[in-house]
Amino acid sequence: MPADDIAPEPGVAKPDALLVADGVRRTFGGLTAVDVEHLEIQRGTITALIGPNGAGKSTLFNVLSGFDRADAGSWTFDGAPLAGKAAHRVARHGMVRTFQLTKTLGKLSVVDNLKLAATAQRGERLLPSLLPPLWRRQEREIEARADELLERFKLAHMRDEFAGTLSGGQRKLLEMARALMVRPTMVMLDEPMAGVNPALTQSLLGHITALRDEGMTVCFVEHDMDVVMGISDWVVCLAEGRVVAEGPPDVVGADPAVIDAYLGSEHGEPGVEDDDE
Ligand SMILES: Nc1ncnc2c1ncn2[C@@H]1O[C@H](COP(=O)(O)OP(=O)(O)OP(=O)(O)O)[C@@H](O)[C@H]1O
Repeated sequence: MPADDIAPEPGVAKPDALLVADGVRRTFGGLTAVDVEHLEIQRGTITALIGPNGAGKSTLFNVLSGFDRADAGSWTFDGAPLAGKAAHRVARHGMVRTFQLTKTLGKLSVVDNLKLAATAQRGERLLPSLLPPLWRRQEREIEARADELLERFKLAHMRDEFAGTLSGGQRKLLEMARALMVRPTMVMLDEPMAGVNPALTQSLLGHITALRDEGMTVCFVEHDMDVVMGISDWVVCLAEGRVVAEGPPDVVGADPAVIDAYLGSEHGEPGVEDDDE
């Protein structure tokens, strides 16, 4: 269903919502980081989550993907209630988020990063020791999937290098590939373009739209408004933890509530990045 047929209103219902969240709240001491009354993510679309610094975007991602706990709220993914479930169980349901590559992962080879992502996201620990033959078959499958993704993201030549030696853009590709190891229904990308040069930005954008075109649902946090406007089917704007606007990119870009949110924050207008970003 085209985005034009859905009313651009905070909390609006979607015709085929993959993720439905209700009353999701996360506080840190006296600070309410997230307070989302109702949010639906339409299946098979690219949805951007925008908002000024500190609006609660990462916290909402963390909570929904099981990396942080909510103080209140419920949400379903493909009909399954996921509130309170750990990240690997959320991943098993098909919802996976990316993380920036840590120092530790930088000391593993590129291919081992992918293999580790497959097992970590599945939450497997016991199986290998109990069932070696089954495990070996699984490991072959995991390796085949890793090599397939390395080809897709043009990282095959870096397969056995330390991940720490990758360029900024290649790291972003590896982060995306890690999320795809478990063939998710929805990927949540946290600032997929941060620190990437313009040439690789185009290639990353191509990869993201390709995922959507293959039927995957993509949700991403992004500060660069050109990127948001360029590839999103739908944009959700958070401010002080709440959804203040949602709709097609051109509608949200012109929404006074969105402009207010950015002007009201100490960090200026949409797309104007802080020095530290
Ligand atoms: N672990 C934490 N402990 C205390 N406060 C936190 C914690 N995580 C986030 N916050 C606070 O919650 C609010 C929302 O933060 P969050 O990182 O989710 O915002 P954001 O929209 O992702 O911001 P940015 O665009 O700068 O990444 C901020 O005020 C932040 O300081």
